Amino acid sequence: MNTETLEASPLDANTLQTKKRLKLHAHVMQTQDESGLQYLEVDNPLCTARIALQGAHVMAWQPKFLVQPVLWLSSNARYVKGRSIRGGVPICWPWFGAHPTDSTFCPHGFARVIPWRVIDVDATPTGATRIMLEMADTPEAKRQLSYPYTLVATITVGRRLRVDLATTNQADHPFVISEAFHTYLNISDIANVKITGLQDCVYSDKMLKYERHVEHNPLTFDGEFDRVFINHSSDCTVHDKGYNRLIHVSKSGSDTTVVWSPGAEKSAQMADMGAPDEWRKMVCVETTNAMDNMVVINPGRTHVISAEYAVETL
Ligand SMILES: O=P(O)(O)OC[C@H]1O[C@@H](O)[C@H](O)[C@@H](O)[C@@H]1O
Repeated sequence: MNTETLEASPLDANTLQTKKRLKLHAHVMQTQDESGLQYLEVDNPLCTARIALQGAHVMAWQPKFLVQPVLWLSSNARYVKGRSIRGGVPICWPWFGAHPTDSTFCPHGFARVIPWRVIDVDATPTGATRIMLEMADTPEAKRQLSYPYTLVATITVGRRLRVDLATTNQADHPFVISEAFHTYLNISDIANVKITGLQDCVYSDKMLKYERHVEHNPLTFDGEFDRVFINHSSDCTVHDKGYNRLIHVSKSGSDTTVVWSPGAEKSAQMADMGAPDEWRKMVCVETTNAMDNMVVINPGRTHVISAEYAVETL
């Protein structure tokens, strides 16, 4: 289904304004909250999911065979225009972390706080729902990045969650980006998990002024943890002995993985991390291109970063 005219049509915009709900597809409803933020609510035979159009942000995804959600979403996340939602899958683009020269620019890039528009919704042969979104060309986006590009996210929700982000260079010169799917995974407790798949990899430790070390063991957590694994293009797995499940994170077009757990002290300083111990129920495994692995995109070329999440119950 092509919904390209949806937002341009005054009739459809008014319908959404009045009714706050608009059916886009057999399995997808578009809704709007009091502050005007819009969401896609997906309910298909395989899963339920919720996507905020601001940021093309997957807030929730839960396969129907699972009891516990796969993505963590803070209980006091802010749903405000121009602010990122704490939890789910924020998209960091076109830079990861702070902007290198201008501190007034959005940390982790502006893609997560700009509205996106629906360009297509359809069902896959396996019964999943595939949604294509394009980032809007707003004055704020232009202020922070003046050259021409297109940015399209394809989100597929079913038994698995897949997110693809395609950057096309429409300029007449190459440009460089960094990017991430800053995914918050829902875990039973930070003390119950280990992450495999990063052994023997070099990491830059943000907790140690970006010192570089080699990771020798599966990751476990006993305090704030903030590491950027360089030249890491393979998959990793979160083993959660509390929920008796594995979360497999596989990827392509990504050469960096970031793992982040804020710990008690940092969480307490953040206004949107929920109740005091809520941070213990999340770990971020971020499919990234950053630091040594920033991406150069030549004129007319498209670069795609993809991540897929699958849960195996034990
Ligand atoms: O608060 P933000 O901008 O969403 O960032 C959260 C965290 O994101 C992680 O990717 C970074 O490694 C951390 O250093 C940072 O604190």
